[in-house]
Amino acid sequence: MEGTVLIRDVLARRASQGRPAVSFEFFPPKTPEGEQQFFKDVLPRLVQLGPDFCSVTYGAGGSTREKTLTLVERIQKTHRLPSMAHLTCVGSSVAQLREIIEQARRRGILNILALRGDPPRGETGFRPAPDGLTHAWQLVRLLREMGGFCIGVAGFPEGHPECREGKYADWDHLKAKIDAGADFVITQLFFDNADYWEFRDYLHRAGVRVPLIPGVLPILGFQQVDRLTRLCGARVPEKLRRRLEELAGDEEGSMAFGVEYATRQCEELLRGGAPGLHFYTLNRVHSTRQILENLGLARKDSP
Ligand SMILES: NC(=O)C1=CN([C@@H]2O[C@H](COP(=O)(O)OP(=O)(O)OC[C@H]3O[C@@H](n4cnc5c(N)ncnc54)[C@H](O)[C@@H]3O)[C@@H](O)[C@H]2O)C=CC1
Ligand SMILES: Nc1nc(=O)c2c([nH]1)NC[C@@H]1CN(c3ccc(C(=O)N[C@@H](CCC(=O)O)C(=O)O)cc3)CN21
Repeated sequence: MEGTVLIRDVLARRASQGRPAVSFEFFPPKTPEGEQQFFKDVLPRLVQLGPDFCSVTYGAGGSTREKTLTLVERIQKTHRLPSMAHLTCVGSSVAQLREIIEQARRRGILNILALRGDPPRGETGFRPAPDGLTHAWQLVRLLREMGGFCIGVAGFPEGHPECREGKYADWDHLKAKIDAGADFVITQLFFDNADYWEFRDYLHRAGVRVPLIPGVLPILGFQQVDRLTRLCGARVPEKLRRRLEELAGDEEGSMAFGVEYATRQCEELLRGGAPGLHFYTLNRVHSTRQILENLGLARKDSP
């Protein structure tokens, strides 16, 4: 659709300028009050930092799916910020996925993060919906077939936790998603950059040339990291875990530590040539803003 900026073009422009692309991830607020706060306090402050694009989750951590497209449409309209809707295979037949995708197109949403999705809460393994899809690469293929979309996919620097054959097999599956037509990759959160370097080098050797954008979590505290890493299967290095345990209960201290940790992680990623930084903001402003200011990546005219 006219007017919609494709994220692959944003990434290409940043790469040609030798500047990292900065992006923010949000989840749809659950209540009307939460939504009001998001549009009044959270989004404008983060947009002021000058991100290159943002994304909105779909059924993540129990959030509702119906809101994803509405939120993306509203962010694109009110802030003219290129935005991406996450879409998963969970609970939808192929016919229903086609309908959601056509609805997205009608609403000017052309950037899609194509995911298989997590099993619903309480269920252990992923089960495809009747007449649904089993793997993210099939959703990538469907989007390509339907045409006109810019497609992102998830990558796992430690390997996907469900991939029994190990991380190299998982990275081969990621290559299959890219071969099916994905334009770029956003990684799962990770705390040890060595995992990202190995992941990147493996894929590069396999011939992958699309941007592999590291996903970064601004750590808020022990409980949050514990809960999130259970959900995502990311490993917490022993030294980091001990430091967070020591700080447990000290909210300000934990947050300050988290900002320092992410700042150093991001600095090293950028020095090593990462094409951008994708922040899992969890709809919070403070830490992400601090980190970007530390990195000198916050837009200059922001207060
Ligand atoms: N709801 C949301 O907004 C978000 C969800 N996520 C979650 O991150 C994960 C993303 O999964 P994806 O990477 O999109 O799914 P995927 O289908 O690429 O991979 C899921 C699992 O299937 C395996 N697999 C993939 N292709 C295979 C093949 N051809 N043969 C055998 N095994 C294969 C993978 O190694 C992996 O273990 C999910 O848990 C997803 O829900 C991540 C970011 C945001
Ligand atoms: N396996 C997996 N699934 C995901 O959904 C996912 C990842 N990994 N990795 C990166 C991000 C992290 N995501 C998340 C993680 C947690 C919430 C979450 O806890 N949402 C709460 C609200 C929390 C709050 O109010 O502070 C919710 O109940 O929706 C949302 C998105 C989405 N992404």
